[in-house]
Amino acid sequence: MTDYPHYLDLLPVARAEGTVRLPGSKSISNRILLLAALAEGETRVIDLLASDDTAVMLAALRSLGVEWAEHREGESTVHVVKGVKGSWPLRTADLFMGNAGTAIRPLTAALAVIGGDYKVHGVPRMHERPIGDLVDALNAAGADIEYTLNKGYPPLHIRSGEFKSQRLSVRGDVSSQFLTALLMVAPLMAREHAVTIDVEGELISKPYIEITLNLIRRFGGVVEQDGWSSFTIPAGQTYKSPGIIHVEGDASSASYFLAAGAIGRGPVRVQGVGRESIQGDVRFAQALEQMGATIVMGDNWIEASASGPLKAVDMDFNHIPDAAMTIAVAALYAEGTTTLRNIASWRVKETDRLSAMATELRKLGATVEEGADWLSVTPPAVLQPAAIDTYDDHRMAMCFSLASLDGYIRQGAKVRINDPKCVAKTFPEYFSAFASIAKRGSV
Ligand SMILES: O=C(O)C1=C[C@@H](OP(=O)(O)O)[C@@H](O)[C@H](O)C1
Ligand SMILES: C=C(OP(=O)(O)O)C(=O)O
Repeated sequence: MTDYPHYLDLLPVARAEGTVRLPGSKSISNRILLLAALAEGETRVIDLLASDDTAVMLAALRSLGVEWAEHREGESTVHVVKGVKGSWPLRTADLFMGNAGTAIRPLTAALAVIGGDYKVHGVPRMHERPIGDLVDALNAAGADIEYTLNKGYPPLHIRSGEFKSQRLSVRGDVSSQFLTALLMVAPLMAREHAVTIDVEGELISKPYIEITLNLIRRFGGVVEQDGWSSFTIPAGQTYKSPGIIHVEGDASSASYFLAAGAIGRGPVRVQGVGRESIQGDVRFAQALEQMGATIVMGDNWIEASASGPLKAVDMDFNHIPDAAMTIAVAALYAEGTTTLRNIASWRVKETDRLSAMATELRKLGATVEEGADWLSVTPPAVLQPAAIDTYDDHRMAMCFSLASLDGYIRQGAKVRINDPKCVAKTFPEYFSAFASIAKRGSV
């Protein structure tokens, strides 16, 4: 893994061009790990993401007595996970979940339903990220979960409860991960009778629920869906290993390279996601297209280029909250004001991303307006050199690297990325991948 200094200076880049093989999808990796652990049988997981977010999940599963081992086969990694058929071998554990929402939320549900005596905690920011809607839903159904510091937030103390409810209700308007968590463990609650999960409020980040349902099906689970407001899990199911399962490349990680191709002429191709992807973030390519980029897609790759400056857009980004951050930086290269709407969830992620994004874009000279759930970005005539703070948020580090690119109507700035090591959350090798497409010579 890369050792990063305290800051990285990126010099202006004349053109972005090349091909990048993407690391595995974080969302798919952590879901597969939990499903494989809960399943009956052994699962071979190909190309799992190797990063902080998956490391905490793997470590937690080992602490719960789940056996897994890793080896390489050619270019790929293989993790062999021995399923425990819905019951942890070890019923006492102290689990550090870092800042991985995709790990702590589903695992909390699995611990609560299986029962035992568990402490669950993370980095300080994790203790400011809400989990109350999930805990409320589980406790109302018979779980025994206590907050050990602040109500509504980790750390948690989880003991054995008694699940009787056949109907649960969870809020969907703060994070879709709460519904994902309940869906994944629902078969463990639905041993004797069917279980229905009702969603209160408008469900956000819906494509992530599609990833959840898709992977549940791969492990033999059945979920009956009534729109986005109600999900029923029939009685008597157990997850069964599909034998072998492949992790797609990460579509959110793809966004930086696709944006680079759209800003810096391209073509830039990402390998690992394409038309066949189950990740909603592939729809980032459509947003770039609306900004004027040229996108070509194959089953397992996407390529972006541009033959002129980007155009500003005014769009709802609720369906792709992570990749939307990349649009906010691409907006620096557009003609006019770009507005990102319906992104309130940014406030409760790795940092308050609305506020962090506004602060850092202003350093580059942009005029930024910030509302409760929206952001508008008007680029300056000339990008100013800036030292970008990253707030321990991998996406801040990754998307601001794009401000070093020369575009059609605006030159890249000299950009210092402070604390670049935060990319380890989902993409430890990000800056070398970025360097591989950054062409410094004249165009
Ligand atoms: O379920 C998932 O894999 C994710 C859901 C999204 O979170 P929210 O549902 O909180 O928006 C997303 O931001 C996160 O990076 C991954
Ligand atoms: C919000 C994110 O992560 P998490 O899975 O921790 O919610 C993210 O990766 O942008």
